[in-house]
Amino acid sequence: MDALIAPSILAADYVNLEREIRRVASADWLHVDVMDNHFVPNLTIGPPVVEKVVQVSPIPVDAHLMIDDPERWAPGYAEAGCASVTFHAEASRDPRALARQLRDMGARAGLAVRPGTDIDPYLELLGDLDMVLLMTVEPGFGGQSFQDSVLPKVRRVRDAVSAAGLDVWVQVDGGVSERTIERAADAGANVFVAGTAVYGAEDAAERVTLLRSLAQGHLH
Ligand SMILES: O=C(CO)[C@H](O)[C@H](O)COP(=O)(O)O
Ligand SMILES: [Fe+2]
Repeated sequence: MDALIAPSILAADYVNLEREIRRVASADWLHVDVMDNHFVPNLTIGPPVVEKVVQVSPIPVDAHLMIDDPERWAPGYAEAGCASVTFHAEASRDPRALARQLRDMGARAGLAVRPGTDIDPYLELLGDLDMVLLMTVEPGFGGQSFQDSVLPKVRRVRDAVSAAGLDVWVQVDGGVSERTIERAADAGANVFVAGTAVYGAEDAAERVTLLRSLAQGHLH
């Protein structure tokens, strides 16, 4: 298994998005945060802009939907060409059906939970998922501190994935940096979202390489 680095464009300069996307071309996935000002108290971009992002991105797009009513909106992101679409368990009426629908459309299906949400009720869905996203900050804003209290939950998901013999990725998002990534990998994460840590670096490509090698040494 390889450590996968997904820079979040939440920390990029949105006025120069194409240039900012090219800065992270050596990463594995481009993480795009979609916020609706309802599920979280912040607003970013929606389907028309995400579709353009997909067109210019040299790497696959990983959409993180922090929105209400994902049943209504998430399929549009698969249609827009996102290779991975992650929606929040707290907002979904029927996560299994939505995950299946996204997969049928050719996207990878991800299920996300806030730091305070128990993951146990969702472990039975693992067979219908490609990724579980464990938020390591309260969703809504970049630049927050990594919450170590989420690490036992990361371990729990990794153990459940291994026990079931599945290939479900475990993603962490929020406050991931060269100071925290090894702890996340130790706990069982293999996909690492990093906004501030990558876009705040003078040489974003060098930071991606550093994060990847730090995580790789601690992968399960
Ligand atoms: O989903 C998110 C916030 O809700 C972002 O992906 C996340 O916060 C990345 O930013 P940073 O690495 O700066 O914490
Ligand atoms: Fe995110």
